[in-house]
Amino acid sequence: MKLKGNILIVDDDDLILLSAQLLLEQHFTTVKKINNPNQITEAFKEHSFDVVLLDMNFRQGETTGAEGLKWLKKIIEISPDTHVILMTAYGEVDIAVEAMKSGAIDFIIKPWQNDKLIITIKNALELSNKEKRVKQLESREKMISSTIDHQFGEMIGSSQAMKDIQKLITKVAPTDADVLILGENGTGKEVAARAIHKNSARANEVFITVDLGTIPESLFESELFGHKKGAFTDAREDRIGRFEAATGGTIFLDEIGNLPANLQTKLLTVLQRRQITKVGSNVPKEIDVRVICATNLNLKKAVEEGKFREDLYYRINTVELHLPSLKDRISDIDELIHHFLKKYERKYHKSVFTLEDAAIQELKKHHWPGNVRELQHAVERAAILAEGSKLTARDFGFLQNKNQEINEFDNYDLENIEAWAIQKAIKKHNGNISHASKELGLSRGAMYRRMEKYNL
Ligand SMILES: Nc1ncnc2c1ncn2[C@@H]1O[C@H](COP(=O)(O)OP(=O)(O)OP(=O)(O)O)[C@@H](O)[C@H]1O
Repeated sequence: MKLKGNILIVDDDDLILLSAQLLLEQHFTTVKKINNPNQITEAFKEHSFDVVLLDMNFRQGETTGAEGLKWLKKIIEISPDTHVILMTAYGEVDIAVEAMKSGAIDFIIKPWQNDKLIITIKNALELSNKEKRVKQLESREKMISSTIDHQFGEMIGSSQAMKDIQKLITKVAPTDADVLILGENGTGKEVAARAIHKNSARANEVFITVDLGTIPESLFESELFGHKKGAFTDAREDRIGRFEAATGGTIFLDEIGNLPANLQTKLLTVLQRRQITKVGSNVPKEIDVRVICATNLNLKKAVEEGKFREDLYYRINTVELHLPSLKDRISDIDELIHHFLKKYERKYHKSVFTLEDAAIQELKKHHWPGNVRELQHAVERAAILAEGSKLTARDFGFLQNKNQEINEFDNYDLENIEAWAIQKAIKKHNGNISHASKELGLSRGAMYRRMEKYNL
């Protein structure tokens, strides 16, 4: 089967051109030829070429290769992704070496051996395909990162507490220092971590999030540090871990407070040495990653109680950032509501919303155990369900029934019972969603989806 690739042959000898074309057409899908290098620009206007086979001398008796070098540079200028293979006569190897320094990928000596010529072009094509794939993956990665970033968006809030946070972020972002972000669920710890990354020298590299609370203990090492093929039953191929995937960028370790003791030790070793070792390997690998950790637990207290390693705590908290609960910065509520309303007007193609003053007052009185996330969901729900464009307290239905517990069941509908259990668990754990979801046997994502579903 022919290999997919566009090849251009440039030589002033028509006989050489013809024999090369006849040979290459048996192996590659598109083969064009020109007998005058002055037609190169024109040829590239009509086609894009993956590989060019270029003669070094175009005038009778000429052996310096100067013309070939000139056209090599021209091709690289017109199409930097094209790979150029030079054809040179025996004894002109010095010229070929010079050409490779100028960007040619390989050279072939005339008269060529057919097999050698085919293999040289195949190698160039393979390299070209790999480079294209890498570029495609890089741009896909950029698109995915910017889509995720867009979901998190900018940090809203001009209360004094948020101004202080913004100031600290601006100061710490460019330093590469490890940062520990503390705050209740939904206070914007990931938003803050992304803001630090965006304002750092690593901004154009990846930002990888790892929710440590959701990785099963048995998979922890393989997820974070990768594994070699055959390291355990399911390891069918080599795999890189999240730390390696984050190379050059930032890794965000969420829920660090929930890490079991033996895994705390493993993580500490990695952070101290800045090296990872894949499961099934004994060769350590350097990692260049900025580490930002977050937790909703009181980590200092966890250290005092012997639940969290003191040395790990001091390793991750070069700078500590405390995000305030929403109830402690109620003055930001207006701004946040309007920010989210704008977002959901666009998302759900609604007309511009206004909000009744009384509704704002009610929203300001609410306790917001789920912080900004809860507010965001409340606004989204109201935006979806609202009949008109002026929102009232009634559009935020939970304000009316938030304190009514489901104590007795009108019916034994399983959804009814599930909503009741979730409410009870959240209350028992003082609003700590991680703990409540653990008790219920749900992942945090599943827990949030259900809270939204049941309007909790
Ligand atoms: N200051 C803010 N400005 C705008 N949006 C915010 C802000 N804080 C939080 N949000 C929004 O609230 C939601 C929750 O934020 P985020 O995931 O960063 O919180 P978190 O503290 O990391 O939560 P958890 O502890 O549950 O992981 C996100 O959708 C985010 O966009």
